[in-house]
Amino acid sequence: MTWETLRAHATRLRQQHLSELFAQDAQRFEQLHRHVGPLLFDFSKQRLDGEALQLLARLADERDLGGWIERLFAGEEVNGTERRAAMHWALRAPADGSIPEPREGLYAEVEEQLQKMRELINKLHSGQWRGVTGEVVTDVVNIGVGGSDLGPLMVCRALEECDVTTALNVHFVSSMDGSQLAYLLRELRPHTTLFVISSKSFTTVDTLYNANTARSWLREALGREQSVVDCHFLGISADVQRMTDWGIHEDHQLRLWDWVGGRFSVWSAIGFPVALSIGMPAFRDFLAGGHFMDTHFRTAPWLENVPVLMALTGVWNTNMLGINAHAILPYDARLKYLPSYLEQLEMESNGKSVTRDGEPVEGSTSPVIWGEVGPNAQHAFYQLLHQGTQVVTCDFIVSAMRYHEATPVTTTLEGQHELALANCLAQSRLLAFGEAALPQGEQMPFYKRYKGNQPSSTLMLDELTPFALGVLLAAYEHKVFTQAVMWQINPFDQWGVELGKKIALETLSLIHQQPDANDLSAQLLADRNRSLRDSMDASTTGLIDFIQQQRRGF
Ligand SMILES: O=P(O)(O)OC[C@H]1O[C@H](O)[C@H](O)[C@@H](O)[C@@H]1O
Repeated sequence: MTWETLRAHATRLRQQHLSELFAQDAQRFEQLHRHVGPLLFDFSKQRLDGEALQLLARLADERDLGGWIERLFAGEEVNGTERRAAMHWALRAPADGSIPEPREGLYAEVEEQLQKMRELINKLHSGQWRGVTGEVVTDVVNIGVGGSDLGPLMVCRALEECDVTTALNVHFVSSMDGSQLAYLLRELRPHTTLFVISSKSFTTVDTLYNANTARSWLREALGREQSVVDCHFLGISADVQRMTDWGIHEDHQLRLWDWVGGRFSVWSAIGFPVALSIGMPAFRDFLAGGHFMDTHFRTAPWLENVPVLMALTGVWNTNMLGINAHAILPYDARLKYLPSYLEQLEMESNGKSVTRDGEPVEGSTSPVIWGEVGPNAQHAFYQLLHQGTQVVTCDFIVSAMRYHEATPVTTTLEGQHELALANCLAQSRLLAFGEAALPQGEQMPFYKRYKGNQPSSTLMLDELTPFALGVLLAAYEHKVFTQAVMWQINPFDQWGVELGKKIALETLSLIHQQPDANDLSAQLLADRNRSLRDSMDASTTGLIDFIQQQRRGF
């Protein structure tokens, strides 16, 4: 019912340009921005009005958002298909009872891992962690993919200015084709390198292949003794047994739990590279920022609640205005990896077409999300945003202050920050108002015309600190959860990525074409591959044939 009323309201509102909405209401910014902690959320450049917001809030009630938030924070099985809770919030909850423990001992388990992290990090910072030949570890390589890479990589880069390590370099390797690793191994010395194998499941082939290559590289240089693996590997996983089976020493294992989703795991031991780079106290500030947003999300009324408003404006854009593309545009190169992080968070969570009950969803769910550092994107795809045929919504992300540290070039750097701020504001303004942003009466030839009316939100932090980043990321997490409630889908599973992995393994046996270690005889292998081939389409077999021809001639 409210859904239909919203659609009818959207049809009326669609006739109005953003410049008209602003002209009608001098208080529009006052009414359509919220400021919580270090985050200002300006959604006045969204194509909605007070009535739309009221209706969206009513829809949130109809979809039982309040009940779902309670279930989330009570540790209930909100992830139905995997029969799991989703308690990433517990990783950042203080043990002071501000959020009651869903079960006794939960916070103590979390704290135990934080303490173990602290000890391992102290050993690395103080130079006590030695390689097998007694040399001090100087390089730490995080091997992981998806949530075990994107979160730590993004936060490490975002908070690089808080880096407390002087004698340690932190690297990231994710791609299964081995190119990142091959490049790094040319630069690194085995004697002084520690690999962190980061995989919630410890079954992800991308990570295990990279880990095996790293182990072979170490063994070739340092010998085959178990002590080589003991000294040069640290494991992070929810599957302790698999870490042990792979050979990771018990003292060098950190754990998380099945109730932490991969894309929500940067707050757990998966955040080890972050804590290593910025130090444990700053990592705790990051957690505190996440908790600050949890409290806000649990307690603020819908129309004062930043993640809920982020979600509702998204639902409005997607379902009522029919906009299916959303750009993430940080005006701060420290947030270079935020777009890829949010691509996983949003699209892997809410890229679903079936409700929790197995029914087709009512309309569209997650839009296509992509992004880039805003100022660089201006020189790449803003042409499409300004003059193309697609309607695209944007999140502009920027911090008001930067460059406090006095350095010889502080003044010029401050000037660069002002330039970035000016561009951020100018672009969202031009996208919203088009030519109406120009001085009255200026006439443009057709190729210089800007139609505007592209909706955007601006998320402005006071400055990019560990705490503020925690606030921002938790806001996006809860936005995703709220949207899932509105769309009646489960945001915490990702079955859509499973089948491809299985088919890839079958395809590998056709490309590899050699008896494996479990020793299938040549005849059995040929028979199996023939029947596999017969089950495949002509394109795939044609491409495999081409690969084989090329390799034979090599
Ligand atoms: O941490 P892992 O178990 O290795 O998983 C790494 C990634 O792989 C999977 O394919 C999932 O789609 C991701 O959600 C996950 O973050």
